[in-house]
Amino acid sequence: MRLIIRDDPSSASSYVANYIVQRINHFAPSPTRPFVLGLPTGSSPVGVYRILVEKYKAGEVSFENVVTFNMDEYISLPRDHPQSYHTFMYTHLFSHIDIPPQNVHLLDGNAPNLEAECLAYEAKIQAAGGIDLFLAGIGEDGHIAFNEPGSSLASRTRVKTLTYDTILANSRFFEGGLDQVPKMALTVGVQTVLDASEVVVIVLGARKALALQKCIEQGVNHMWTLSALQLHPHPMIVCDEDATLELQVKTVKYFKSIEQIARAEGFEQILPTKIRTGPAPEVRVQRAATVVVDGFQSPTIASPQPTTSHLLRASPETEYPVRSRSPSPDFTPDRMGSRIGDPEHTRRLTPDPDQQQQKKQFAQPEPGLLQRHARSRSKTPRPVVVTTRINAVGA
Ligand SMILES: N[C@@H]1[C@@H](O)[C@H](O)[C@@H](COP(=O)(O)O)O[C@@H]1O
Repeated sequence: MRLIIRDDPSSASSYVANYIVQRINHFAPSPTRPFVLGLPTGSSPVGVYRILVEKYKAGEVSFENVVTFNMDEYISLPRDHPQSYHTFMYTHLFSHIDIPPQNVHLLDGNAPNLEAECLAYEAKIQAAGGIDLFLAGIGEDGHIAFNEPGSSLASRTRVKTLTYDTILANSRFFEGGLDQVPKMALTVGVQTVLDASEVVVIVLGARKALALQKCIEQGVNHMWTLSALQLHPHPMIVCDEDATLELQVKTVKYFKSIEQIARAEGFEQILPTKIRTGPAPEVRVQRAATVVVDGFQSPTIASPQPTTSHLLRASPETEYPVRSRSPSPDFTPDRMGSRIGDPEHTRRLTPDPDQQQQKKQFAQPEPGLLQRHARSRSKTPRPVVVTTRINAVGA
């Protein structure tokens, strides 16, 4: 995890906007290979969007080959309501840049079948090749998108009931107060966010400090869904000083120092290799060769053999060395019995070698027994058992 700490909201926003521009430009998107960007709403990303618009206008970046997926949307709020996330995104970003309308994806909180809407959204993300960079904000209770405390960390796009805390926090945007805030929303899941190649979270202000502390200094916990970022290979949180208020001094110093060292070493803004943000490398699945031993086909990754059930079905007699029958004294590998004081044990465990020799001379193997053992061995190869039985014959 990278934690980038900046003095104030505007320098944190500037860092994130520059980062996104660099990612898009480095990716060099084309119509057939667009850059797929996940986007949030809320007050936190407003500064980032403002700078992205400025950079677009200055010719530093184009969104022509960028495809976007927004994180969430209220249910039942008219699409053109001033507080719908549709309105928010067009007001702050989409109306000011060159993104083609068909490249913009937002959940429809008024869809006739909300569940189908969510499933279709996941399918669209898949069809776009997955999200290259998911930008996110967080709620005061540590939610990412609308994944409220207690959300499954394996969740995907779905309907979510909002907590009282979130309704209260978001009521500042609704003139009528609490009653006007929708109580339910559609949201991408925690796993949908984790599936992105890269996740960048902007965290601003003291009211997010506890959530940041839970995410950075404590374990992965579904009550602070942002903490699931610890499971992502490339997460980066960009915050202002106020958001660090609940962090330990040593945590802040640690993250600041590694950023300083990285800068001194010349890789402050190291751009990712193609493996990180380029098209996924072709993964060749090499099938393990099928090995057939004595009629038993070994499992392969492509066609796993139900080994467990095979063993469960098998009778212990045929599948396992039978431990309940102790080996005869003849198989004691060394003369351990001589170390046991009890003469009874000594006699049983370590027969007199001379007696052994005599037995060997007189004992005749039963005709055909060795051949029968060889046959049974070909069905169930259990070298230990087989060896044991053959030796028993010779004893
Ligand atoms: N669903 C959104 C979240 O995606 C966003 O992160 C959060 C933070 O909003 P703000 O940045 O205004 O604190 O608001 C809402 O709850």
